[in-house]
Amino acid sequence: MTILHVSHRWQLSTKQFLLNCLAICKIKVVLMLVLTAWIGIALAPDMQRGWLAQVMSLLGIGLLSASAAAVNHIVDREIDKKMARTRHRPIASAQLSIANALLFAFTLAIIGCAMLIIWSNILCTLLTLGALVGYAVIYTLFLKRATPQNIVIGGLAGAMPPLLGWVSETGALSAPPWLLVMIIFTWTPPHFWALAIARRNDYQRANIPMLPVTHGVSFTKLCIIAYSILLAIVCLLPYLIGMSGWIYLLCACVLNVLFIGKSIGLYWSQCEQQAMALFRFSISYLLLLFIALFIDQWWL
Ligand code: HEM
Ligand SMILES: CC(C)=CCC/C(C)=C/CC/C(C)=C/COP(=O)(O)OP(=O)(O)O
Repeated sequence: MTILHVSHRWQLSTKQFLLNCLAICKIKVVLMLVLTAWIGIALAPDMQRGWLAQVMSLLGIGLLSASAAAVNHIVDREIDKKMARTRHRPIASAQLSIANALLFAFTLAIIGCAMLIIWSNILCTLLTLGALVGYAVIYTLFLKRATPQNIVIGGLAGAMPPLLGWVSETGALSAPPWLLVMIIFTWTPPHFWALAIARRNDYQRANIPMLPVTHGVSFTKLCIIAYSILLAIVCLLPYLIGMSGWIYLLCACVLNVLFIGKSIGLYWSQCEQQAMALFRFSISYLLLLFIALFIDQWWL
């Protein structure tokens, strides 16, 4: 009876430990990063590799992204404790120890690197490691605490996956995937600032210099409009250089009109729900835009 009881408790705590590990991976964000890397692979010329190498490369990029997210949870634990949105996170709420989280992040990084070295190439491995350091160290440890431009500069790390996917396929850097990086890079500020407007009290309490805290909500809303217009222009580039066709162009135009419209709507609205609505829309926007790139490539 006692043995059964002990084994049941052990199973429960193992399950909780695994759930905590999963929670610090930011799994939905990582899935989106992997999707954008996959489009990078799909758009690369002369795909010579088999599907196994492609899947393993995507898994490697996903594991390194999850490792970066885990390090972000470790480094930000004190900030996370102060914010309503994040105070229940496993490390901030002491449900997962720093040592275990570090071991987990390190294991993910080692497996991810090994997979990229075996199934991809050294350039892709180094660039993915660069993105990991860019997000987990440069953004999280330094920029986030230092400047309201934190997410503009730090956004480059999260924008890298399409390039990583392309390089995993071709082994070389070239211009076209940089356009996809530019799209995500330009998308990141309105994506994040919409949320930061709704959560500005959190950031104020945690003393993090996010734009709505340092420059006010109205100015942030103007910046969101400016970036959404810039984003619409950047989105035209894949069509203009012949990388994608009219299906993509049509979808990009519709999505960008909606994005700009909602950004302008947010400027005139006093309601915080509107900011969260734009944040949620930004995620659907990126998902649909990249699906459009894929459909355009393969169905025409
Ligand atoms: C420095 C750049 C970025 C910042 C500061 C940022 C910030 C955030 C924040 C604070 C959240 C809310 C998470 C939560 O509710 O706990 C979020 C959610 C999300 N972000 Fe970003 N983000 C960035 C880049 C990206 C990139 C590059 C992607 C994908 C390509 C992405 C995809 C998502 C998705 C899918 C969610 C929803 C997650 C969920 O519902 O759990 N983000 N982002
Ligand atoms: C290898 C590779 C491609 C790495 C990229 C890794 C990665 C997970 C990028 C996503 C960016 C992101 C969710 C930032 C939010 O951090 P935050 O600390 O501002 O948000 P939080 O308060 O929700 O933690």
